[in-house]
Amino acid sequence: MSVPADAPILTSSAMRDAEAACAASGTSLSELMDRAGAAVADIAWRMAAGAPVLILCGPGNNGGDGYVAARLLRERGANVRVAALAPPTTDLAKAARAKWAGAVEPIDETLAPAPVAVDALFGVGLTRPLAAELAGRLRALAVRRVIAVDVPSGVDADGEHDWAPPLPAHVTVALGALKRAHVLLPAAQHCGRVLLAGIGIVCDATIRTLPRPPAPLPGVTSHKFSRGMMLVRAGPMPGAAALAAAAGLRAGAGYAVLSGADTAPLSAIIAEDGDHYPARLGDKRVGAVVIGPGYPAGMALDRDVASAIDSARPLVLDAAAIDAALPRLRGGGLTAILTPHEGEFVRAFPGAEGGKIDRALAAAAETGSVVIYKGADTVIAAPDGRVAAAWPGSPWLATAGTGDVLAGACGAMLSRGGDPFDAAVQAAAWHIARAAHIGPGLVADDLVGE
Ligand SMILES: NC(=O)C1=CN([C@@H]2O[C@H](COP(=O)(O)OP(=O)(O)OC[C@H]3O[C@@H](n4cnc5c(N)ncnc54)[C@H](O)[C@@H]3O)[C@@H](O)[C@H]2O)[C@@H](O)CC1
Ligand SMILES: [K+]
Repeated sequence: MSVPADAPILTSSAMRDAEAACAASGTSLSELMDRAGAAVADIAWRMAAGAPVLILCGPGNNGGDGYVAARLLRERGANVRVAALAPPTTDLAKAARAKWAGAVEPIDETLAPAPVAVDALFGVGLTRPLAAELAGRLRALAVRRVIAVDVPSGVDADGEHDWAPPLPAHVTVALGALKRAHVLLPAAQHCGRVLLAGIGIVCDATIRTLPRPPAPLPGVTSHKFSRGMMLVRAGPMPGAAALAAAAGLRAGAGYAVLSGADTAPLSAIIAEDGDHYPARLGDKRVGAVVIGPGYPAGMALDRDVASAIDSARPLVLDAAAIDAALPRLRGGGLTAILTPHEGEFVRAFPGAEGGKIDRALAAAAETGSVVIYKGADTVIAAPDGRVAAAWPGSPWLATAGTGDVLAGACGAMLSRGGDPFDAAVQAAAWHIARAAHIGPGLVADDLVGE
């Protein structure tokens, strides 16, 4: 499973607007359909490598893309069949159907499978789940490889409804832009490898996939403080905070202080007694304070969070520290990255509604903070509406302590100054790249190893 880096993600309605804008600026919708069909045909040609291809067409423009692909594949000499659910209903799809000179089989119990199927049944126009009979028939089709046109048919492209597709895709060809279903669970796991066919649609989307991880070389004039000084406040479980401090150094911070712990996993970390905490908060060189890892709710946490907020340093707030800071965050004026996992998010933002992207945006707007809503389909949202979707992340991160490492990486990126959203995005990208590099057997400590 994969998605292209830094790719635009649009809702179905924004996609239609982009399509209309493209048409208004001189590229006809029929030209867009030709480009979409050509992109699909190209991928099907390569995946089939000579094997027969079955194209399943629906009644709308998704089906239209399928007819175009069928025609182009046949022109290239491919062994291609078309089966349709119903006659085309849109003018574009009718025109595409009319140019397909071959037979059109019904999608019924007599339909013979093929090694490669192109799923052009429904795209962003799906308004309800597939009928049970159709879903059953598609599930029973013994195809080896499925290429989904735009989205696997049956999923809600906007990711608001959990409708499972009967034909999970090995490859999905996203048209014009990615859709939310490509990056949000449960739909994303059915999309396989997502490829973007731009087809000439210009969209300056504020919601995008994660960019490639940063590879920042320190400048030749860098010194330890210019690379970022971070302060990690330890609670009753100092191991978690120590992990965050070590992650901060590995992620590029020049200086890490671990306050409230007497030992640290790296000699380079300054571990010091908790009494120094107020003085450290007053040190203007501290570019970020990380608090929350290994620090359960209680009066001590409330006090330490309040001191961090009073210091006006940029903050990384994890776990119970998010709840402790919420009333002050809602007041506005703070620079913070919040890193809740699902349980913490629901506890802190019980009123957030919609899909995961909408909920993350609501939380960011409510707190004026950057929110990293963690999970296998991590979503990073800024109060100004920017979003980075981190699907598919790395499954090796599903282990204890990796959240502490992410908080530390956020501290490192934030401590250098600059935009907190960019810092959060860079930290997430670093975290995933590091996990992918380590792979099987990963424990959180490995992320901060050499
Ligand atoms: N966005 C773009 O720029 C482009 C989009 N194109 C294609 O157009 C697609 C969207 O086309 P449409 O808007 O025509 O929509 P779709 O082709 O996705 O489906 C619409 C049709 O399905 C019916 N329908 C919806 N839910 C159903 C259900 N559960 N069971 C049975 N029928 C159902 C509708 O009544 C309608 O007839 C995109 O996904 C893409 O494949 C391309 O042709 C070209 C460019
Ligand atoms: K489809």
